[in-house]
Amino acid sequence: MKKVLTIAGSDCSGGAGIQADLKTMSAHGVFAMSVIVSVVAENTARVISIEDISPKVIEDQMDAVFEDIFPDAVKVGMLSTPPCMQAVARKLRQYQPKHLVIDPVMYAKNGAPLMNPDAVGALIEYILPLATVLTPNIPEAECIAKMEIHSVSDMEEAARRIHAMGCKNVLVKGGHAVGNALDVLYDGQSFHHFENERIDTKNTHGTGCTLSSAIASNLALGHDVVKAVGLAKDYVTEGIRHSLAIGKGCGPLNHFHAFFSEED
Ligand SMILES: Nc1ncnc2c1ncn2[C@@H]1O[C@H](COP(=O)(O)OP(=O)(O)O)[C@@H](O)[C@H]1O
Ligand SMILES: Cc1ncc(COP(=O)(O)O)c(N)n1
Repeated sequence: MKKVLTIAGSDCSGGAGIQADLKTMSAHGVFAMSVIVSVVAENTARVISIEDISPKVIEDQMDAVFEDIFPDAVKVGMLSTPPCMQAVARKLRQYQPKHLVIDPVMYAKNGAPLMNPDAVGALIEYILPLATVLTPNIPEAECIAKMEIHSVSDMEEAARRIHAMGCKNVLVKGGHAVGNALDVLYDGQSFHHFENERIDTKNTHGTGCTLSSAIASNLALGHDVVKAVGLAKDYVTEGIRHSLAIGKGCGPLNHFHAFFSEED
């Protein structure tokens, strides 16, 4: 069995973060492991508080996983402060996992900040260059590339600028745009467009977490980057199509719609 690790924040309401990652990985038939970087008291509507795990315990968790069950791929999600980023980067440099998908999470769907705004420089310096695939959404790509994005060609220009900062592949996600849900992948040479229909729903809590975990799972399963992203995109689209209208805000994706529906 392939093994995949998520290094991210905990969403106690189960729709995003570590919990979305573990559900996505399990649905892909890989063995899922987790390193918790922050405990976020959040739900579909709001973020109440955030408590970071100490850098030492982040590093201890990474040692515990890597010395025993070396993952075939790793996904990194929410990293709230430079000390968390440095701890994660130090251990990733030490263990050198083969595939590393990094989702540079900055805000929750309800607008609450999940990354300290002063930490963008540390994200670019310590974390971004480690990525096999970096998956910013449009606001995150704007912040990292330091430009506004209003069109698909702007998404491509942002991908070019971010690629030049050192990651192997950049996927600028178009969930925050209008029209079809179009994501742009750049590998330093050419662009691939992944375009699926936009589903008209507010229940998109956890889409970015799910996409990056699905990409990491597909890389662990042996797919190349283009195939891994294409399969992951289709997985997210179906998760949104069957998303659950539960909670008071943006409901979560459905990872098990083939077996269970909202009525169950
Ligand atoms: N309403 C939607 N219908 C279909 N796909 C969507 C929808 N919203 C987001 N997506 C897709 O979900 C993935 C996550 O995108 P996005 O919402 O941009 O990221 P994030 O969750 O990090 O903000 C992307 O593949 C995007 O195209
Ligand atoms: C702990 C945690 N990590 C990430 C997100 C972003 O989720 P999304 O996938 O909706 O962008 C979140 N709301 N909470």
